Amino acid sequence: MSASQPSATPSPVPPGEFGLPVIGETLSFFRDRNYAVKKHQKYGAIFKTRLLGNPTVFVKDHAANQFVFSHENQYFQVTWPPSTRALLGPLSLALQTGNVHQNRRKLLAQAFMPRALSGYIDAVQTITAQYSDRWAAQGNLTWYPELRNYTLDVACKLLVGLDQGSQTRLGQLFETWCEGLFSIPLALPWTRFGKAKRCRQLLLDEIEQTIVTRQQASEPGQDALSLLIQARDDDGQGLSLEELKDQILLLLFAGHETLTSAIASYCLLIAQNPTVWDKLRAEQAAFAEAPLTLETLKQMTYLDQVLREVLRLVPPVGGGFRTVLQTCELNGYQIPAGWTVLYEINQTHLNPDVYPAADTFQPDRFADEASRAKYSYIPFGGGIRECLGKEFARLEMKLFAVHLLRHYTWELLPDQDLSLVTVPTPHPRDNLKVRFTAMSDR
Ligand code: HEM
Repeated sequence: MSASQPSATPSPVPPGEFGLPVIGETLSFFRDRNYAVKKHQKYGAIFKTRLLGNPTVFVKDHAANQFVFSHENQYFQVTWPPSTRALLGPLSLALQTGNVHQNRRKLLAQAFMPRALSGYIDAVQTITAQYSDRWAAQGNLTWYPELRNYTLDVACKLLVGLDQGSQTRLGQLFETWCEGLFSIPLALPWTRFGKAKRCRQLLLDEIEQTIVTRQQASEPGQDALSLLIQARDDDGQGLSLEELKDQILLLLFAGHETLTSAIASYCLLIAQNPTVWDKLRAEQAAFAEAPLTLETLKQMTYLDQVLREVLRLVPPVGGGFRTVLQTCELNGYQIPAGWTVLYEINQTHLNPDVYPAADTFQPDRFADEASRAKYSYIPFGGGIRECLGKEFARLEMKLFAVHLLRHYTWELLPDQDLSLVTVPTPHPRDNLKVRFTAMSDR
């Protein structure tokens, strides 16, 4: 696919159907998990439809991804559904654009530098050990809701220093707030959006309390919040209280659903692929009781391949929406200003030319460095809006995986539906029922 500015003679717009007036094909898009596959089969690598009232072009190939990622703010600008925009708040990095976005991204990145990441390792290990002990004591369990609590506890501890966040008022408010993120933006007391909007205010009050207490404390603390309170840009400016609140809320959200989906997919896929599991255990044996540092984790190359393959086969984020700022051209088709583009992560990852037998789990495909084609492997997006927390996410996934590989095993319980629900993030329909055992007990 080639991508460029529009030519003198206008090209046609991409093939496809707009569907019903206003809502277009929104319902099929959300309900049919094979919607995009069927459309691509019919129209090829690029097609148009109408989603949430907007003409929308779907793209799924590396050249189109590259074009979208390299022209943020020129041809494209990030966009989110109205409910998400309202609940994230105007000062959230995910909604900021242009120079403000770049400046804020630099500030927030301080919480994800290697030194900061090293400082998070002990806390993740402690929480992982507490949860896995409990799971082993339970034996049979429905794992997905437990994994949600686990990732929320990790996020609360690492981001704002809060213990057992999932069991606190902040945790409860946060769950109701999350339920409204992708909803109809009608703010009535009984609608999902209305409840979430009320929770947003209460959550911001809770976060403000934590920030103010921290600002008055003699010790700055060991979490992301302490780094963000101290962070200054090139002009010596820090983040205001209002902005800190929105940014902390964004970080809590950005890491929670995505990481839960990723580790649940890992747990499912290795249980279904015992050979992979054996190889992972053999690699761990080579590291025996080596202390976990960024350096030792980096040396676990097979684990790295497995996690890459998990994120390829079941990417937690299916794609990203962009508003078209200026008419441009993709693969000989005109993309008019005002339309929306969706770069599709999941479909990009299923390209059989790049990934033979693309729908099978084969970590060895990542053994070769050259196989990691930049714009064909995009679980974290790309360009100037690439996931800010990707190293944090990789670290948490690795620490979780290593602890469980060394001490535990699990098997899938019979009679459950393992097909994936895809909204808001992929997870098994019956929430992943397993028998979980400590290895010394076997
Ligand atoms: C496996 C886990 C994760 C996946 C798959 C993931 C995926 C993504 C993707 C695809 C984007 C780009 C969206 C777009 O192009 O519109 C993104 C953005 C972002 N992610 Fe993640 N993410 C993960 C974990 C995290 C974590 C742990 C954090 C922070 C604690 C985080 C923070 C962010 C932020 C702040 C952005 C917005 C960046 C910007 O607009 O400049 N993510 N993520």
